Formats: sequence, C-alpha cells, structure tokens
Amino acid sequence: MIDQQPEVVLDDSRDPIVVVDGLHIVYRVYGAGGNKGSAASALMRVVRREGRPQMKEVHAVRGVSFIAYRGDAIGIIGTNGSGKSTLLKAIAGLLPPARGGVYTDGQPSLLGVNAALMKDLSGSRNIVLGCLAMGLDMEETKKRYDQIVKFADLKPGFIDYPMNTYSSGMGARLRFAIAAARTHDVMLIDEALATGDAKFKRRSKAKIEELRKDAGAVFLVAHNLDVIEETCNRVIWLDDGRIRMDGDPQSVIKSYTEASGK
Ligand SMILES: Nc1ncnc2c1ncn2[C@@H]1O[C@H](COP(=O)(O)OP(=O)(O)OP(=O)(O)O)[C@@H](O)[C@H]1O
Repeated sequence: MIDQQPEVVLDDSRDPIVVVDGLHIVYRVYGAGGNKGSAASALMRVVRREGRPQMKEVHAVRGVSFIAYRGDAIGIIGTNGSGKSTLLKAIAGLLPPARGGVYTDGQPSLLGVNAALMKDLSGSRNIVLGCLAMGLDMEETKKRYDQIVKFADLKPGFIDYPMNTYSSGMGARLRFAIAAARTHDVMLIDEALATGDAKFKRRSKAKIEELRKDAGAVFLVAHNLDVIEETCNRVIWLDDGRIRMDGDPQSVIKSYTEASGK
C-alpha cells in the first residue's frame, strides 16, 4: 500500500484552473448486510430497537491533491476501481467531498459515455436538446447543427433514427460531437473516445487540442493508453484512490505498464 503521494508544487508561471486539495470521497452503501430486504427483518429490527441495516463505506478517493493549469490535457489512468471516474465526478461537482475540496476557475462539464441524452429520441433531436442543455440558444444551436452532424459522422440516415438504435460507439461519437460544439472551462471526458474507431480518435484528438487552446483544461479517463499518450500533456496514475504518479505521459505510462504487467 502506497501512502506517500507526490508533493504539490505550484508553478508560478502558469495559470491554475483546477485545484484539488486533500480530496477524500466516500460512498455510503446502505443495506450492505444480509437480510436487508424482507419486511420480517425490518419488523424484527423495530422490535429489537436496532438501527438501519448495516451501512458500508467505500473510500474511493483518498487524499488526492494536484493543480491543473490552463491548457493542460490530463489523462487519468489506473486499474479498475482505482477511483478515476469518481475523481472526475468530484471535479464536476457531482459528489460531495468527505474531506478536502475541489476549486475550479470556471464551469466544469462532464462528458460521460452515459451522459444524459434521450435514447428514444432521434440523434437530431438530441443535438438540439444537448445544445440547449449546454446553454446555447436556438440560433446558436442551428448554426452548430451541421458541424455536429459532420463531426459525429454517423452512418447515412442514422441521425434521424432514435438513439436506442445506435451502437455504443455511435452514441459516444454523437455525445462527444455535441459536447465539443461549445467551449468549456474545464472539460471532463470519461471513456468517450474508447469506443470510437481510429479515424474518430484522430479527429477527437484534434478537437481536444482545439478545446485545450480555447478552453481551460481537459481531463480524460481512458483504459486505452495509446489515446492518453497521444492526446495528453500530463498523466495522473491513480492506485487505490491515491495518486501514485503525476508527470509526463511517457514516464507515467511506462511505470504503470511495468507495474501492472500490461
Ligand atoms: N455509486 C457507488 N456506490 C458505491 N461504491 C462505488 C460507487 N461508484 C464507485 N464505487 C466504488 O468506488 C471505487 C472507485 O470506483 P470508480 O468507478 O471511480 O473506479 P474507476 O477507476 O473509474 O474504475 P473503472 O476503470 O472500472 O471504470 C470502487 O471500489 C467502486 O466499487
């Protein structure tokens, strides 16, 4: 178990956009014990004056600290369950810290593979919904519509089909295309590129470069280390909720690959 995490040093020459300070995230899972569901066991608890069924805590992020600067594209890597998605959600403000905090200069936007689009509606209706949800007005949405369709580059005709007929890759492309139609102060991308094909990955990479220039910072969680290495200027390796290493993509990925035997 590694308790020592890298020391955070402020780079005065750059403009910080996200500061994560001693962040702890704890999930509480209620009813994790046995006999949780039955009415009889609930009645017995009342009779015995016992409290709630057993509550289990999952300490997913354990004292993580780092500073992201404007123009950073940070890849987050680590084995399954190491806390990558939890960290992104916390930066997006979707999970309350148990301790520590996250400070961002600007609005973070989380683009997950499961981002909330309406699966029963067509791709084109979802583009309009997605743009409005991101705060664009109808006129701006109309202006960006063609560009989004072109970027998503779905099979002909599919833009008018309901999204529940899309493959996971097609859905991810459309979600990414919608999110990329606007500049974001802090853009958080969870595995969206993992399901795309090589051509889409190339275009996404170019788009992320563009977003980095216009926006503040981009965070990218992916299991595909090639995508991370090609797209990011910095990589954070999470191990059991702690930062194991934070640095340039080549060295962090090399150490991670050696340690995990991948
Ligand atoms: N909603 C939840 N309730 C309880 N525990 C959770 C919840 N979401 C995640 N966890 C736990 O938190 C820990 C970190 O999960 P997280 O999804 O952040 O990992 P990850 O690194 O993104 O994993 P993966 O690579 O599999 O996507 C895991 O132990 C997981 O079981």
